[in-house]
Amino acid sequence: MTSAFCAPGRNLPAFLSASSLRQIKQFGAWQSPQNVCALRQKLRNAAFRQQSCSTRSVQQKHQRELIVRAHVEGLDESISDYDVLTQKVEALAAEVMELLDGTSLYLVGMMGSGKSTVGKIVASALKYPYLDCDTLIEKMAGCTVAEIFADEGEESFRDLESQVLHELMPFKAVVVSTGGGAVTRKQNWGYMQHGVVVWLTGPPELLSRRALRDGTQSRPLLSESSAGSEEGGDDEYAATVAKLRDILDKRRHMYEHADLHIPLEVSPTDPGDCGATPAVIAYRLLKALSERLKNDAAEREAAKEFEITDSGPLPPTMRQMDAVQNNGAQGNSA
Ligand SMILES: Nc1ncnc2c1ncn2[C@@H]1O[C@H](COP(=O)(O)OP(=O)(O)OP(=O)(O)O)[C@@H](O)[C@H]1O
Ligand SMILES: O=C(O)C1=C[C@@H](O)[C@@H](O)[C@H](O)C1
Repeated sequence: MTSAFCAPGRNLPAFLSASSLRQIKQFGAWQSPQNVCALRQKLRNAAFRQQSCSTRSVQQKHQRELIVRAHVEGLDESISDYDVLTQKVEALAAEVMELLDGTSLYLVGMMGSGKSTVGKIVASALKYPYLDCDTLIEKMAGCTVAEIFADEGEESFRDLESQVLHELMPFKAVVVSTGGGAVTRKQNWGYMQHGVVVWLTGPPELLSRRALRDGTQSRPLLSESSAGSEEGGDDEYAATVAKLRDILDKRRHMYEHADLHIPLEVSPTDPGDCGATPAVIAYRLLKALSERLKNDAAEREAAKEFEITDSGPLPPTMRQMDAVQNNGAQGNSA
């Protein structure tokens, strides 16, 4: 299977179509045509830089293994488990690649759910380029997500997020890690529906432990909640759990629209401090994807059996049948 990126000139994104140009123009600071052109180029460069890095890495099996190894070893997984898991992930990925036939994957989920971490592993296993929405937004805007929130406000950030998702829509055979709030706009679902949408889902306690390990500065929606509490203290943990629970409660019904739901806990009875390892989550994701794609294929085959193959007379509708019966009844009584 060749990805869209392997064939120069094919499936190139329609960067900044008329509608996205309008969206960009809504940003006062960027209103001049020169700025709009510069932004257009920035986004294009950023997407292609990300794409070419991941394409290079996925083309070399050794390097690909290193990516997975780095994630697993970083979390103290034993090497022997890692080897078994890597083989399992690679075998599954080979099967899934055939079934996917170039369909993209969009990862959705709360902050700290591991969209970037797992996205990179899955992308490298599938030999798909990996793209990160938050990173693209930062490259396009020339500042961090936290700075956009502080200077322009959340709505402006959401506009940029929608714009990036819109621009990514024509990309085939990519893994996209979306921002945690991408699911909140209906239009974004329209952009993502060209791919399979996967929700990484875990409880707020697990997400909090992960987010606090990173520090909340880069996640503006969390840094508000933990402001004032002692770093690493119980208060900070409690405030972060409360904030994440609140956001999750509001978004859960949106995340639930995803095609696949992948649990992050170690097992149904054991959430684990930070959940299952990234490699295990990647395996679960590929397994669920493979089952779903096989199921869909079987349903399509079954549906074919019921297709009308010749152009014979159509069966009478209920109304026609009523008319025939009534006429018959009248005729009999006359
Ligand atoms: N399965 C895992 N087990 C333990 N830690 C993990 C796992 N997956 C990710 N992490 C860690 O959790 C933190 C958040 O992960 P990551 O940045 O991938 O999440 P994200 O969903 O992309 O978050 P955001 O939307 O906030 O950018 C990182 O420190 C990462 O190393
Ligand atoms: O959950 C969210 O709303 C966010 C998640 C991050 O990925 C960033 O997109 C941003 O911090 C907002």
